[in-house]
Amino acid sequence: MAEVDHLAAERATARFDVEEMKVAWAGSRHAVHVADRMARLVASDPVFRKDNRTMLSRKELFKDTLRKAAHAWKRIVELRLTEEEADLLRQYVDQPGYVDLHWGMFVPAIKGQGTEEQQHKWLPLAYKFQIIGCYAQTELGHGSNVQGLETTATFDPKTDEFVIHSPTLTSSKWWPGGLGKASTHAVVYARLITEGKDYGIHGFIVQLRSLEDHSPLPGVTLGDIGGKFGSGAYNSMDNGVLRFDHVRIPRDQMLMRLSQVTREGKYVHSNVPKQLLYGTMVYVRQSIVADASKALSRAVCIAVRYSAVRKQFGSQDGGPETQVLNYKTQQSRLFPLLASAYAFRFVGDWLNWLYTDVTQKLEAKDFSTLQEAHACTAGLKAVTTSVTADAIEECRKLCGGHGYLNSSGLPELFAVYVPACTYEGDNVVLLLQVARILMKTVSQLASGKQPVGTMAYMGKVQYLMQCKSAVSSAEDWLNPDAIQEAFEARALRMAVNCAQNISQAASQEEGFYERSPDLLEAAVAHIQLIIVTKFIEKVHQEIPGHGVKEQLQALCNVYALYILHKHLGDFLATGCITPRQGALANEQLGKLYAQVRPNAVALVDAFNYTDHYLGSVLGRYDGDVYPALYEEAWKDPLNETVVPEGYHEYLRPLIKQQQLKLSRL
Ligand SMILES: CCCCCCCC/C=C\CCCCCCCCCCC/C=C/C(=O)SCCNC(=O)CCNC(=O)[C@H](O)C(C)(C)COP(=O)(O)OP(=O)(O)OC[C@H]1O[C@@H](n2cnc3c(N)ncnc32)[C@H](O)[C@@H]1OP(=O)(O)O
Ligand SMILES: Cc1cc2nc3c(=O)[nH]c(=O)nc-3n(C[C@H](O)[C@H](O)[C@H](O)COP(=O)(O)OP(=O)(O)OC[C@H]3O[C@@H](n4cnc5c(N)ncnc54)[C@H](O)[C@@H]3O)c2cc1C
Repeated sequence: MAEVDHLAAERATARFDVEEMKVAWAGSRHAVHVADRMARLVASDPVFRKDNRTMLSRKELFKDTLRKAAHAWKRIVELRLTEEEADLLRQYVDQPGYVDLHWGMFVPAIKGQGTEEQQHKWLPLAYKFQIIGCYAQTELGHGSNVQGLETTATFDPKTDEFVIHSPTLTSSKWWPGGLGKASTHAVVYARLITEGKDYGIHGFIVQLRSLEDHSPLPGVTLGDIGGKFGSGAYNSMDNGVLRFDHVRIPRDQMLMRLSQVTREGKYVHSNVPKQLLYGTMVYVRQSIVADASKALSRAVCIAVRYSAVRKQFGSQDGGPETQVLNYKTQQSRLFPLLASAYAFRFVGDWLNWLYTDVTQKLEAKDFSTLQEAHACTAGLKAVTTSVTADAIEECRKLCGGHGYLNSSGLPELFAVYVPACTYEGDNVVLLLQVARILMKTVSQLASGKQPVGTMAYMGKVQYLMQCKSAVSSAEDWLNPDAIQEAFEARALRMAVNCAQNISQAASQEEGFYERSPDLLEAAVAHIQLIIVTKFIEKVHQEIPGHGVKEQLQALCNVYALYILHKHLGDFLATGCITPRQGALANEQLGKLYAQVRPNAVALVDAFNYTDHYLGSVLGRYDGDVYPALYEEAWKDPLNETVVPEGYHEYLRPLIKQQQLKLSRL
């Protein structure tokens, strides 16, 4: 706790129990407690220091990442941390590195696609870090189009081996995190060829480096693909390039849970959907949604606290200036982002539940919810990451000039976060997947097939295509049914419009191609409906703590009405609401901002972030921003000397030359 609390007055105006809001945010009292313990463990350990990160060279930064990962592992083992605790500790270390891919993709790929025997062999090695793994799917020539990958795995029945080969430059693996310098093994995705036939993409466990001296194995060419956007940020990760020259692996290193190659070279496909091969991506997409709320809430926490500290204008007669948080424009830019952080948090929890449920059904050979899992993970990943990336940049602007300093934490947060819009599926490509499923669902309505899960609302097509909103006052927009109906009608009408337009094209495929910009918008509308619905459902639950439910209710309304206001064109064009009702929604939004204002600082305190994790002089808990900014400036390497290096070579001669010229005049 800070000695001087410059934000004490702000905290005193909160109309709810912050400790209970922490529980609502974290999910349970236990979750608050564990997160708190792990955050403090990291913050108090000098090895995990990160305030100098943006000033390190790439090599120093990479070594620092290796050091932190090794130290984290040492602490995990020494303290006998549980999986939950270890995962949190890794998050609070807050530096992308090979361990993310080892735990986040290599291990899940083996779990999801390996047979029991394969899991038995490989997982214990991975769990103890006797091997380090990555996920090598993307190639120089293809990322989005997984079926277009070129690396080959040709079965040789003479030796009972697969020959892994990179036939072209574009088949070089390119991007996998942890591949460049750290990994000893990879799950490599390659075209399986046996008995002269190409059976498409399959996963293989391939050793890349010696376990003795880390040198690449014969036939393997490896390296880092080079510096990336921003200072610090994702440059701690060794995204890599990998080429194979006829590298041989035993047949049993093909991941054989979904399909097998026999000793004789026969290809056998188990009776399961082939899309299960994409299971690791589905798993990571759902975890990315949960991560979006973390990144967004960090940025919002910094911007809210700083906006409460920062004063500008408003005093002609020597009185106090206005806190920038009191400007209505600041509120209308910032509070929707605060509400979005909460919205993403709750939809992330729901998605995690859905993922677990689908996984259990898959274990029981029930594949009926696979499409729902794909649509929800792909769509929510796309919408939450795009919004979060834009929001971090908006928070930087909300912090004025100081937001542009590395010490604000925002430039690095943006740089580290923004590739989330691309990795694990480019957001446009993923939204088009959602649109395809929407079109399929619309086309099945005529045959009477009842849509299920998050598409169930489409079953009310007769009603939703012609309903008119009953809203007649600003307060009417506080009714969740009014919001739900408007969002459902907008999403359905946009999807049906697209389907009608596509049906007029020469072919379904051509229509889909021509109408893809509209399809993207329809997919976004559907996903926004899911987020709004899950927020409304959350608020309907019993939520303990004085004023907590009321605050969440207000944030839920802010989120929904902000989306309505921002996409008013959609709502009007599809005739779901009238211009007058749109104006009433905006009026209500203004009232809600006024309601959020006294609670704003406490609402970001509820995220329970340590100053170490926030990594921002502007977002400090105590609000003592100016001395911290001043002190931080002097730490820059440029300030190590009063007269800069280069003065004698470049500045002095220049100045002297000009002086000479002037003296001659
Ligand atoms: C310090 C100490 C450490 C201590 C340790 C503590 C413990 C830590 C523990 C855990 C850590 C967790 C951390 C997690 C975070 C991870 C970090 C993330 C870092 C980022 C790394 C990035 C990785 C990557 O980017 S990997 C590469 C990703 N690539 C992609 O996403 C490619 C995108 N493309 C595709 O997915 C596909 O190509 C496609 C879907 C676009 C098209 O596929 P295609 O086969 O061509 O299919 P299509 O014809 O369109 O459709 C055919 C039918 O298939 C359906 N379908 C498609 N996809 C799926 C699917 N996934 N699931 C189900 N169904 C699918 C589609 O709808 C069609 O159906 P239809 O019915 O036939 O119409
Ligand atoms: C930081 C980072 C980490 C990564 N880590 C890994 C990793 O660990 N392992 C791994 O295997 N990969 C990894 N990747 C690769 C990542 O998964 C791919 O970059 C991603 O899937 C996008 O594919 P792409 O690069 O081929 O983009 P492209 O598909 O080439 O995209 C280029 C443009 O084309 C558009 N486009 C493409 N297809 C269509 C379409 N059908 N319709 C309309 N528009 C389209 C896209 O919207 C985009 O605007 C990583 C990437 C990054 C940036």
